[in-house]
Amino acid sequence: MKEVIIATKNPGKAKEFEHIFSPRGITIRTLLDFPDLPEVEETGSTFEENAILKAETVSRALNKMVMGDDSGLIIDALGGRPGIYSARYAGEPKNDENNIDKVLSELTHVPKEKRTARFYCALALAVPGQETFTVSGTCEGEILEEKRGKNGFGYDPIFFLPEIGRTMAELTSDEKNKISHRANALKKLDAELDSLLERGDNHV
Ligand SMILES: O=c1nc[nH]c2c1ncn2[C@H]1C[C@H](O)[C@@H](COP(=O)(O)OP(=O)(O)OP(=O)(O)O)O1
Ligand SMILES: [Mg+2]
Repeated sequence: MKEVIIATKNPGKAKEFEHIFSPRGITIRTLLDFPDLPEVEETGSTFEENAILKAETVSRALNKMVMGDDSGLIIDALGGRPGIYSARYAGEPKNDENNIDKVLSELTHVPKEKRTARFYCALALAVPGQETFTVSGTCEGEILEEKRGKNGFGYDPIFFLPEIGRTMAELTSDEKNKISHRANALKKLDAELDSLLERGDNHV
């Protein structure tokens, strides 16, 4: 069986990776399957650094190939915030509702044309004995004034896609997984991942 371990505890991300990988016969496991591993501190100053920290820490602990995902929302009118602090924007423990409320209140007086934003996703692939590989992907949109839609996770309900005319939370998972920052990053990792999996490094 081909398997990829993702260094995440976020069930929303896990579902998306599963959705993208399972048609290719790849099973995913996440940190929820390895409850005894130590917590990875996100001490990096970029998405890439944090993705590498997640991937390499877990890869070293398990001696297996591991993928890390560090992602977030970059809002132009907020000088790029919440950025790498997206998950903990309204404080710990992280809470999507509170994070959305904080963003909306900071944007109260910002007009529609200045509410541009993008999702960013850095992925790192750590392979024992090899140099870690990183890629990134983005997805452009605008921040609405209120939530719309129930699908997805995180900031999806306030992230509007002008070309589609719906929020990310109003897309089906099929639709989101074709256009998202995570999907765009993953496309760039495809060749690398395929050759590693073909070589059998991660067959269990
Ligand atoms: O597709 C997305 N749709 C909506 N929101 C999203 C998305 N992708 C990332 N986000 C938000 C959620 C969280 O506020 C932050 C990620 O933070 P990030 O540290 O990478 O993930 P996390 O702490 O939730 O899980 P983990 O570190 O275990 O992978 O950006
Ligand atoms: Mg995190």
